Amino acid sequence: MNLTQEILLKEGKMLPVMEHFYTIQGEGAHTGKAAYFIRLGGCDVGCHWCDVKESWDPNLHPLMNAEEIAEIAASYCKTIVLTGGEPLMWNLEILTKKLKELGCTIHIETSGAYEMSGILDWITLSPKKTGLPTEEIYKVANELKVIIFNNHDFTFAEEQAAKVSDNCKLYLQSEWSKRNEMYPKITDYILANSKWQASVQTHKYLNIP
Ligand SMILES: C[S@@+](CC[C@H](N)C(=O)[O-])C[C@H]1O[C@@H](n2cnc3c(N)ncnc32)[C@H](O)[C@@H]1O
Ligand SMILES: Nc1nc2[nH]cc(C(=O)O)c2c(=O)[nH]1
Ligand code: SF4
Ligand SMILES: [Mg+2]
Repeated sequence: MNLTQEILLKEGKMLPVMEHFYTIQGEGAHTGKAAYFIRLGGCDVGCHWCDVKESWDPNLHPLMNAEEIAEIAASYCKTIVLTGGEPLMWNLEILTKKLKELGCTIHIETSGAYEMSGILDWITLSPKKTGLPTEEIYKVANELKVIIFNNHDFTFAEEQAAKVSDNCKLYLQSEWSKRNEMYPKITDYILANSKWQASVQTHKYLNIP
């Protein structure tokens, strides 16, 4: 990456876009809702079970003009999901300002490991032990979505739930490859601890992006 590109990235004028697509939100509180997804490249949180490892290296993804990607997204749908990779690695000011001008509601899927930027209407915080969220994002997260890969993740989920606001929705989602083992445990856990809800990666059953 050359110096000019680094400056444009820092200003948020350009962003590394891995892919962008119109689909149905598969996870969490907005499951089932049509949404336009913008997947930004770059993540160094390092979840060994990550289902988009191709996103990790930002240099593999073309830089796009933030206002142009906003215009494309808003032409499909007014519900936008920013994801990645780790979208908060980037300056989201220009992208989200343009999306708001175009009448969009902006959702973000994030580990919360980086400082927040931009205008965000719905924050899905999916905390990771390998890169804990910043203190600021716990206060404003709308949903906490903890991935259950092993039994200790239930303990981690409670520790994380203690840090979010009272009106933050609480979800347990099995790591995909462990779903046959973990959803029975998640079910038992929710029946005993009804502040939690189950989240399932429904798009993987529907065979949609
Ligand atoms: C690919 S991540 C991108 C956004 C951000 N880096 C994050 O982790 O929240 C999108 C969502 O997928 C979840 N996820 C990733 N790999 C998964 C897997 N193998 N099984 C279940 N959920 C997974 C993440 O926890 C996150 O909630
Ligand atoms: N349909 C669909 N819903 C999703 N919800 C969160 C996703 C993500 O990768 O951030 C995702 C995704 O990749 N596809
Ligand atoms: S934080 Fe998100 S994108 Fe990064 S490795 Fe973990 S699941 Fe994948
Ligand atoms: Mg996904």
